[in-house]
Amino acid sequence: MASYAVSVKNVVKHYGNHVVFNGISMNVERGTIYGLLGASGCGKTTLLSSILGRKTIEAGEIWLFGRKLGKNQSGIPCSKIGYMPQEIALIQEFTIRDTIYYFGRIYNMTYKEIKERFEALHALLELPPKERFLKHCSGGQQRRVSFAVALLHKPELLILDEPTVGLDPLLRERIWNYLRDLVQIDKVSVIITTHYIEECKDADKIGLMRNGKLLAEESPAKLLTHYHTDTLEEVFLELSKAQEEYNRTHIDTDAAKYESPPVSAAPSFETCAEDYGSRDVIVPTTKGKGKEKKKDVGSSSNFNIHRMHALFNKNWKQFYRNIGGILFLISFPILQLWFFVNSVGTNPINLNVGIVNKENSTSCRDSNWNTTVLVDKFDECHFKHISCQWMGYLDDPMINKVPYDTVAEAMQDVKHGKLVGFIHIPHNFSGAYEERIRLGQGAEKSSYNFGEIKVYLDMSNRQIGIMLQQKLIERFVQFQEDVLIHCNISTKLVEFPFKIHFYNGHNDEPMTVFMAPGIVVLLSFLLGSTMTSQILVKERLDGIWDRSVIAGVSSLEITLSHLLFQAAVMIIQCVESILMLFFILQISYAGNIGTMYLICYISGVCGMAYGFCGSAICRTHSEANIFCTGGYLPMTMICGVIWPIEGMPPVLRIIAVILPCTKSIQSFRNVMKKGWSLWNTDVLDGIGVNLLWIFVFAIMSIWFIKRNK
Ligand SMILES: Nc1ncnc2c1ncn2[C@@H]1O[C@H](COP(=O)(O)OP(=O)(O)OP(=O)(O)O)[C@@H](O)[C@H]1O
Repeated sequence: MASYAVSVKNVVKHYGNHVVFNGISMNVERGTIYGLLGASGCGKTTLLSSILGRKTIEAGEIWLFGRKLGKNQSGIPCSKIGYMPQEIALIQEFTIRDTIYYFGRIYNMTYKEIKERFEALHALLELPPKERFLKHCSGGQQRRVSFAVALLHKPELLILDEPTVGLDPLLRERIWNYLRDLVQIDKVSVIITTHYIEECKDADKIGLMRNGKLLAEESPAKLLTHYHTDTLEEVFLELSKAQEEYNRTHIDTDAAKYESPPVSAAPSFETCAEDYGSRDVIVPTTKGKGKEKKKDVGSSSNFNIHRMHALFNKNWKQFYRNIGGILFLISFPILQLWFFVNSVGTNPINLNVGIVNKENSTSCRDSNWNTTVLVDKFDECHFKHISCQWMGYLDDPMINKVPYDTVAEAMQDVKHGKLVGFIHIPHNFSGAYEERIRLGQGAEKSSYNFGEIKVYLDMSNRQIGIMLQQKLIERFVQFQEDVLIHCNISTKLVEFPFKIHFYNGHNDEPMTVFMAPGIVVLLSFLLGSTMTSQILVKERLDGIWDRSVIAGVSSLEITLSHLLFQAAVMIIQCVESILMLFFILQISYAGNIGTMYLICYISGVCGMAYGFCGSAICRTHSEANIFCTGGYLPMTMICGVIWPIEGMPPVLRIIAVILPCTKSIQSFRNVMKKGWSLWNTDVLDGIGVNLLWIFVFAIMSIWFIKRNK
């Protein structure tokens, strides 16, 4: 085992029900080039990822430099391994120089070492100018940068997943020459996968892989001699035919296609025969078995200041070079709150209200109190065209009066949506109304009917209907009081004998004040969750996460660097929200601004934890989007933002209270409206629920990360 750089023994790997390999073995001698060949989808990348510890295996053993990989495959050799993945897996916002220095710092190289190495690799790989951004490089140029990253720290083992795809043939040849020099002079071991089979004829050994099996593992020269052919392509063809033949004649089950021909059916040279033999043995799962006595190969400490510095530097550069992203993050809370305050809670204007005034169909232009309310010498009040006076009370921004001759016409236009309602004043309103006021209970029954203004409201838009109703009542109460004043009658006569006193606010406060705490808390939660999930999913999809981990960064460091960075951005966003709400939009508040800020911030952090959990569960951006909006939208419904939770069915109320934002919204409202302090238990429980959820999301994230590996 010690003579091998890499030794894979009877490894079994499944993706769900899909078996990728069922007992594969492979040996890479130190100081040699090993070409791993096979058609697309045969499992090359999965095998390399397993060797790198990025995929868990169901059974078997993987040894690197004579040491067994940790039982959970997490001990990743970093300083000894240079890895070039198939995808570019580099940060597009970086320049070529940034890229090299980022990985150099992760490899713990000094700036001088990085500089010297960079110069050499720049010349060897004909890299574009150092200050060119990766996103401005062609695909081939990016691959060369990726190759340079793998070579940067002079690793002992190079794992290259299709490094020569899309490269100029001359450059390809130069790379192969360089690899041979590395092997001969520096005794580096190389595993290289490629689709160009003939490219591997200069490798020391090749492994021909098909359907998750190694059909042969031998030097190209021996294979060519054995099969009496000039090309490796033909060797592969022969071996593939043999495998097909074996599968057809011997085994007829689904799992069978992963079985190999027995030794006799296989090529006769020794290494291959030995391998086939070993592959027939199904090794029990390694999961949970035995303790590793030796330290896992290359396992590095979970926390290192150089790496954290490199990661923060990376996050900062990615942040400030993404101008669109910065504008969004800075402007989103401001715009959102501005939209909210200016669109919610303000009264509608210019609502078309029909007026059918049967009492005075002519103009009311010259009417005033003196012409409409007449007090005789007995101090008795008489009304003449009093409806003209009432019309004046309808001069309000909410109401646009539209005159109509008949009730039928007005009704027709309500039905057609041209009016939100109409007011019908009977023809002898003044007389009947006068009698009602003067005689009270002694008035004729007909006076009650005719002395009544009838209002018809379209309630298809309930909110508008209710607001118009309130407005009309409010205006009529005012009108009636003024009528009594002009009649020298005490207004107490029409006052409601029921007085309400308001605390912690007014009855005429706009809806905005009720909704503001919910909007601020939910906004923080949403921003936290979407930022975190999107950034982490992007990092994983771009392969940057895996590549950084293989280079030696721990997952904890990556996660921490992102969460701390976003927590810092969240500080700014919460400051913006609070400033915007209370100082620019002038929403009144009674409590401590710092306490409200704290509630808002912790909700944001809870959102980040939710987003982190989403990034652990979701594989794509769209899944992460669904996860975030799927959590956010129901919360806007049932967290008491739009409607008090006291109005919900008991079961829903219990669910609402358990959710992350409900209690924090209530806490924020209690501080804002009642002026309660942080130490009030009804304020603290909002923060407590959030902290609990942060813990729950963290546990869930760890579980999903382990499960998805
Ligand atoms: N995360 C995954 N979940 C489920 N199946 C997967 C996953 N990754 C790979 N596979 C499947 O495993 C098989 C081997 O994939 P792998 O990427 O290792 O092939 P490959 O030989 O490297 O192909 P290529 O040369 O095209 O890169 C394929 O059938 C692929 O669809």
